[in-house]
Amino acid sequence: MLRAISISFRCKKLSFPNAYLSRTILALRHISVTSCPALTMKALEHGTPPLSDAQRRTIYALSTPPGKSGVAVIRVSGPETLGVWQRIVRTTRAARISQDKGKGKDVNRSVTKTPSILPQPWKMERCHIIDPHTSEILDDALAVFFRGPRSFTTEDVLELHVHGGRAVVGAVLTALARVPGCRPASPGEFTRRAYEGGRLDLTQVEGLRDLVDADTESQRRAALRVAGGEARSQFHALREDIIGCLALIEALIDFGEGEDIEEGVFDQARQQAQRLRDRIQSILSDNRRGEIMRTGIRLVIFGPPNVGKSSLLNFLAQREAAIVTHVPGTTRDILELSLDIGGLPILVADTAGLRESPDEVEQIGIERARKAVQAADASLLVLSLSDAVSATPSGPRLHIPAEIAPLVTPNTFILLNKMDLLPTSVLMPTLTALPQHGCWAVSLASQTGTGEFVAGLATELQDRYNLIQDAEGEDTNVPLITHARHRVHLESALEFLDAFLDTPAPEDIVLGAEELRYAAQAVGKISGLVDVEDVLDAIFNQFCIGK
Ligand SMILES: Nc1nc2c(ncn2[C@@H]2O[C@H](COP(=O)(O)OP(=O)(O)OP(=O)(O)O)[C@@H](O)[C@H]2O)c(=O)[nH]1
Repeated sequence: MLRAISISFRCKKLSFPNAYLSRTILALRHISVTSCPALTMKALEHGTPPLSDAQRRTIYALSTPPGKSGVAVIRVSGPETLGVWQRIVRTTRAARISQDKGKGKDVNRSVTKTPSILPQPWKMERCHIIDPHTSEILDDALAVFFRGPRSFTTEDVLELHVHGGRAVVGAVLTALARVPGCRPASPGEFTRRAYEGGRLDLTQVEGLRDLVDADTESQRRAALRVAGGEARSQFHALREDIIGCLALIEALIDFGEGEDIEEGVFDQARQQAQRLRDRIQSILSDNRRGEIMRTGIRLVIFGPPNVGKSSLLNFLAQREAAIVTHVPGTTRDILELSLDIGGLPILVADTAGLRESPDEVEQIGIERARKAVQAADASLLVLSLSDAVSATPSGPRLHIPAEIAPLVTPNTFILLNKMDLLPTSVLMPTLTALPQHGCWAVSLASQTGTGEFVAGLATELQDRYNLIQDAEGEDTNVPLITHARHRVHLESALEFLDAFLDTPAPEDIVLGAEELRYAAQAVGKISGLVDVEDVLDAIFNQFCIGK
C-alpha cells in the first residue's frame, strides 16, 4: 500500500494529467477500504471525490420493522465493522476498567469519555451509542460483535439493540452514515453476503425468505427445514451422484473397457443413471405440494347465483368482506382473501354466480369465475340443499346443474347450504344420502353444521398438502421442491439423463458424457453452485432491507 501511495506522489511530480491522478487515487481508496481501511483512509480523505457504493463495503440497516417498538436491531457488516465499534460504541466494561485505573469515578458519567476497547466477540455488552463527531450519547443500548467468518454474513458483524423509537433509530443510523466506508444496505444484502461467503446456498436463501414471509404453522415448519439446509444436502447428494456416474464414463473415455479398467462399467453407469432418473422423477411427482404450501392453496368458491357463496366467504373471514343481498347476481368480480384454515395458508376467492345472463358486465364476471375455478388448486362448489337434492325412487340424489358439472373435478369439495329451509322430515334422509367425503351440509344463516364443515375441510386440505408428523413429531413427507425454479432445473436434469440413457453405447460415449455434465450443471443451478448470476438479483431483491 505504501508503495502504491508513493507511486501516486511520483505521478504528481512527473505532472501526470489530473484525470489519471484521480483515477489512481480512486483505485488506492478502493484498496484502502477493502484491505486496510484505518491506515489509508486519513491519508486519502482530503480533497478526493466521495467513495462510491462499491468502495464503501461496510453496510448497515435497521433489521427490525420501522416504527415504534420496545427494541430495534441495527445490523452492520463488512470490513469497517470493528471501526464502527471503535467510533460509536462505548461499553460500561471499558468504563469500569478505566474507573479501576482512575479510582472513584461514576461509571455512567465516564462511559462516553472512555476510550473504546475491543469487543468481546459473540457476547452481548451494555453500552452507550455515541455520535462519532460530537460524542453525544444517542442511546443506552446493547451491542454484540460477531467476528467473521463465524457470523451470518461471514464478515465481521455488529448488532446494536437500541430503543425502538423513531428518533433513536434515526440518530444511530445517522451516526453510522458518518463512519467512513459505511453505507446503507440494499434489500437482502446481508443474506447475499452470507451466500457469497458460502454460509448459505440458494435453497437456504429462499428458505430464509420463506421463513420471514411465513404466515401459518405449516409454512413456518417447511421453511425452517429448507433454511436449515435440508434441501441443500439432498440436492448436493443428487449432484454428487450424477458426477459419480460421469466419472465412470470419463474413465471409459480415457482408458476403454477391457483394457485398463474392468468390464461392464458402461452398464454400471447406465444403471446408476436410470436410478437417478427415477429419483428425480419421483421428486417431480409431488403435485406441486411444496410450492402450493409456500404460496398458499388457491381455493375458489363457485356455484349458481344466490346460494350463499359470499355468505360463506364472510363466514370464513369472520367479517363482512363481500356484499350479501337476496338479489341473484350480486357478486360480479372475484374477491380474494388470504386466510389460515387449520394452520394452512389458503387464498379463498369468491366468484360471480354461474348462469346464462344477458348482462355484459355479469358475463365478464362469469367468464372470470370459470377461469379461476380451472386455475385453482382446489374448488368449493356451493349449492342450495333444496335445489341440489332431488327425490328419486331409489332415494334422494345429488344433482349438479349441467352448466356447472364440467367444472367439477376430483379436487372439488361440495357445500350444500340453506339446510334451514328444508323441513326436518325431508332433511334427515337427504343428509344420509350425501357423499361421505368432501361434502357437507350447513346453514350459514343459523351456523348449523359450520363447525363440522370447517374441521372437515381443514382435514381434507391437510391430507393433501400438509407435512405429516410421525410419532416423534418429525415431518415425514417433506416436499423437496418449494420454488418453481427448482422444478425447472430438475426437469432439465431429467431431460439430460434421458438423453444419456438414449445414447447408443459405446460409440457416442463422448456425447453421453456431455449429457451427464449438463444434468449435473442443472442440479447445481438449484443450489447456486453454477451459473446463476442472472437470477441472483431477482432472488435477493425480494428480501426486506436489513435481512
Ligand atoms: N335461509 C338462508 N339464507 C341464506 C343462507 N345463506 C345465505 N343466505 C341468503 O341468501 C342470499 C344470497 O346470499 P349470497 O351470499 O349473496 O349468495 P351468493 O351465492 O354469493 O349470490 P350471488 O352474488 O348472486 O352469486 C342472501 O339473502 C343471504 O342472506 C342460509 O344458510 N339460509
